[in-house]
Amino acid sequence: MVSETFDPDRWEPVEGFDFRDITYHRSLESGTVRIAFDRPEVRNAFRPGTVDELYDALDHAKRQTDVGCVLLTGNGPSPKDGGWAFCSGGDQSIRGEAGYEYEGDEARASEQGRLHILEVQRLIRHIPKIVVCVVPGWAVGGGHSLHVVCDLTLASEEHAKFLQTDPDVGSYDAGFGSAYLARQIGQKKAREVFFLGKTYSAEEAAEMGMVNEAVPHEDLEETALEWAAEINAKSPNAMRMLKYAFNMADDGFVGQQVFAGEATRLGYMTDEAMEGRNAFNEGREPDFSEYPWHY
Ligand SMILES: CC(C)(COP(=O)(O)OP(=O)(O)OC[C@H]1O[C@@H](n2cnc3c(N)ncnc32)[C@H](O)[C@@H]1OP(=O)(O)O)[C@@H](O)C(=O)NCCC(=O)NCCSC(=O)CCC(=O)c1ccccc1C(=O)O
Repeated sequence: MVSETFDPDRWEPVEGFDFRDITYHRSLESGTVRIAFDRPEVRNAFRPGTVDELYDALDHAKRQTDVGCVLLTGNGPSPKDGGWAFCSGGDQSIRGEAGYEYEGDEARASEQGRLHILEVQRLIRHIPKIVVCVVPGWAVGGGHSLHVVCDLTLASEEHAKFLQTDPDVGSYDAGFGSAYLARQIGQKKAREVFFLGKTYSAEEAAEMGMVNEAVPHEDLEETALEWAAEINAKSPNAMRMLKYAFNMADDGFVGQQVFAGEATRLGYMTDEAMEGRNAFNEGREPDFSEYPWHY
């Protein structure tokens, strides 16, 4: 069993990967992939290898031109106690002096301690797909930050719980996890999340504006697939440009660069731009006379 909320008749495994800490599936019905933390016995805490796998799956999803939606979730429940989690952040049991460390049996065990979940955050932010965080249980610490950076969040009414423990363990996500959270729920509330460390239910999180909807646990993945079908029915160009437009105001020159890169792509697709390319390759002056100065 992948997860109690997972319907095996609606998904197939994505070939070519041998993941240990995550699962990666593609929908049989729409351009949707499902990437899930698969360490339910530790509330889906991530270790460096988990982060590598997550990055690889997201990067693969990014390059699928027939995929418009990524569902990011956590498998469960825990075989130990039946508890549910999306993700409880960095695995504290392998945290070393300068980051989270690979364990002895891992291929990259000689590497330095890592904090590269932030690279995954940036990939989620920039991937030209809509990323829906599907929260079946705890979203805590770095797991909370991941839900914040996703485009949409859907949560289990019964089991989802939102909690920031970063300052309890001497960690601080000073980027999307805190500052972007404040954009979503306001400064006072975001400071409350970090400074008081309260636990919020799915309904409270929806009222605060950091969760889009709370639905019954048994309907969680069905609803996620419905959202994904809605997303996939829309114009890919429009959705990509809108995601980058939403990002741009907060992302400074990087946001401008990402949006402008896509504008350049659209420009490249015009006959006008082809004329510039063709003229160079043919060793002649370009003739743009038939292209209007649009207003
Ligand atoms: C998640 C809890 C609130 C769940 O509580 P509860 O339901 O009572 O279950 P427990 O009995 O506590 O846990 C069950 C089982 O899981 C183990 N476990 C849970 N979380 C972790 C974890 N994060 N690491 C390791 N193990 C974990 C727990 O020990 C139990 O094991 P048993 O063997 O069965 O006893 C609660 O568990 C909890 O509070 N967990 C810790 C949450 C936490 O503090 N996470 C780390 C926050 S810091 C972080 O995530 C850093 C991320 C990062 O890399 C980063 C780096 C640089 C900048 C920013 C960031 C960033 O924050 O993103």
